[in-house]
Amino acid sequence: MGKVIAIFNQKGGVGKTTTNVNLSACLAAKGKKILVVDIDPQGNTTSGFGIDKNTVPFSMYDLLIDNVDIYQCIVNTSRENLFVIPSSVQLAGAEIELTGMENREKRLKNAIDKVKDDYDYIFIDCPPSLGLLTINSLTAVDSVMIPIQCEYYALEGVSQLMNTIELVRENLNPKLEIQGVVLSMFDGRTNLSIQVVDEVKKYFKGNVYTTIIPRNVRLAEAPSYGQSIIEYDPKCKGAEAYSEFADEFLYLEEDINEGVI
Ligand SMILES: Nc1ncnc2c1ncn2[C@@H]1O[C@H](COP(=O)(O)OP(=O)(O)OP(=O)(O)O)[C@@H](O)[C@H]1O
Repeated sequence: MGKVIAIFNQKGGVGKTTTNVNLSACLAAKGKKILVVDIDPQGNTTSGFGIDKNTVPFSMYDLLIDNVDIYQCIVNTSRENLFVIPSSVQLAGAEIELTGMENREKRLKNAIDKVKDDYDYIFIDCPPSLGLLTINSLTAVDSVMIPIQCEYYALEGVSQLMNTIELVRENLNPKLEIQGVVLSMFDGRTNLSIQVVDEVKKYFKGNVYTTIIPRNVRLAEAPSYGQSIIEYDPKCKGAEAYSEFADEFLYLEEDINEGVI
């Protein structure tokens, strides 16, 4: 059975999209069948895979608001094992439209449940907010992966984030788990980055991945070419880090499946 994971932190610019695009691409290259769901109206994950969100026949908006069948919304990225449900500009209005709809928190879950068994992993790129699009995502998933940027105020908003997860557990998705915390944009030349790693590890105890994603300019460049980092520059430090991260992710998943964790 496939596992559904939200990549979530309501703080903006912490590396959610970068992690989603590159972890998904690395896992697909390692033979896992991946569906990436872009529920962020900014649509950066969609364009990060080179998909033009203005020309796709159906998008996340159509799925959530117009009940278009999920199978019709899935786009083949032309990369082996990698599929995307694209975002679109209309999605920004969906937050308001959802408010008056029946089953408004469960519309994504109801759709995703239909395709869950077709993939090894489904990753949802959440917007940097705590509105209904995020609530739909947290309701649809088995677990939450939290990227945290190694910068000032890294832990700012984290208690609010944990409260949101707890509220969703209590009201909508009792089995929601923390998949793990991934530290991003690490700069080993600064004490600040090193301090943030310590603080985050203390706060989240055993839940932080060992692999740390460095600040690497190639990671910032790749999206403008519509490529993941393993296509754009497979030998750069960013590509090495995401490939290692994918290995660690899979290793821990095996332990979870075998009941070790
Ligand atoms: N490891 C990295 N090294 C260098 N630049 C990075 C790295 N990770 C992300 N970036 C850049 O930082 C910016 C923010 O990253 P990203 O879009 O992944 O964050 P986000 O959390 O998805 O943002 P938003 O909250 O707006 O959706 C982007 O310009 C991205 O290219």
